[in-house]
Amino acid sequence: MKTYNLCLLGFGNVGRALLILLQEKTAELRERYQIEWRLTGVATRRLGWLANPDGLDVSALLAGQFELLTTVASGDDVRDWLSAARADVLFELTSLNVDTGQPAIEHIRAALEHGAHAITANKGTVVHGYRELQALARRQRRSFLFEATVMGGAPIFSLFASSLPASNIIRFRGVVNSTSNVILEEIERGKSLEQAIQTAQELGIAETDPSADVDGWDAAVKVSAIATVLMDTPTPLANIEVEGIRHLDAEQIRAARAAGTPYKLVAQIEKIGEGIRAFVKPQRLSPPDPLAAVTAGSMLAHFELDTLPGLTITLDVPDYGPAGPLGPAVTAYDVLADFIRAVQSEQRG
Ligand SMILES: NC(=O)C1=CN([C@@H]2O[C@H](COP(=O)(O)OP(=O)(O)OC[C@H]3O[C@@H](n4cnc5c(N)ncnc54)[C@H](OP(=O)(O)O)[C@@H]3O)[C@@H](O)[C@H]2O)C=CC1
Ligand SMILES: N[C@@H](CC=O)C(=O)O
Repeated sequence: MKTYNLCLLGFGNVGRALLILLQEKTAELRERYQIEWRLTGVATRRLGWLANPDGLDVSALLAGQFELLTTVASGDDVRDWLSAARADVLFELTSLNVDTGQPAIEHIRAALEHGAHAITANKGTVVHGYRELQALARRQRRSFLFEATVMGGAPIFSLFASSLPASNIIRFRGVVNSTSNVILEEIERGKSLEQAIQTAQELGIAETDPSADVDGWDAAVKVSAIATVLMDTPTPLANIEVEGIRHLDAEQIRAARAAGTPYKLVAQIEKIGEGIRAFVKPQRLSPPDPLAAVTAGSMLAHFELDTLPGLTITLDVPDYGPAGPLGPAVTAYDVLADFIRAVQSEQRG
């Protein structure tokens, strides 16, 4: 049985949740998938590049006792670090860079060139690097997987890849940014925008820079990822109409809720000839519309296909589970599922 050397680049909400999930699933990974793992690298700007090919102490890391980690010299860049950690898998979980996708794209390039699988929750890599990274992964016979980038927790890309052959998207409509949903609901309950952002941050779902959520860019990046990967239409952000929720005032938001037509940040893509039209904008929705009923950190994606008139994927994410906020935990599940898929593809040869 192969023991996989895992490296975490980014150790925030999702990185921590992934490590906890890996610990919980250790026996299941071994017994059902013949996967053993050890953590041989962790890196953030604050921690630097930490590596130990014999394995880092996961409990010390989760407890924040970084001084207890026994590390080997790992240079000062991603390539040295991957070598020092003898990485088999890179989990790229750094902050979103809406404009360029960097440095995450370079991290993934380095991992694939090193010979590791690259798995990410970072949407910027798909929007700005999908074709290049996919081609590189193919040449290297490694996997570049990114299920967590859109509706973290739900199967979107893997569902289309595995279960919807010869289907083409004609229209997509969804609520794909959970933070804006939480913010709108918190404002409806009486909070200010700043207080509502803080609630989303406490739930671990806001972007490192929450203006990406508030101003619609996180949803736009997801729209671009869907169009690029699932509709084979690379779509720069400049081609998407983007309007966030910042300009809505609290009274407007509360009045809309009182009237039974709450605001939701709606994302939409329509196929038009060989191209698409896409937007992200707040809309007042009426209850028969399933998007109107999306609550808290939950998300919904509705696809119209040339083969199926309507396919809806709903991800229910209550704020908290027994072990804490659920948002990062469900995203971590998508990352774990990608890890298993990468190994299975390697096992098939
Ligand atoms: N939270 C969620 O629910 C979801 C998040 N995502 C995506 O997952 C990724 C991680 O999110 P989350 O964990 O919430 O974010 P956090 O802000 O909690 O953590 C980000 C981590 O990345 C590190 N980091 C940021 N930039 C760099 C860099 N240039 N080099 C090295 N490390 C870096 C930060 O540490 P330091 O500042 O020390 O460098 C920190 O450890 C993001 O791309 C996000 O869009 C996707 C789906 C859901
Ligand atoms: N900030 C994002 C996190 C997941 O992509 C969101 O709120 O949906």
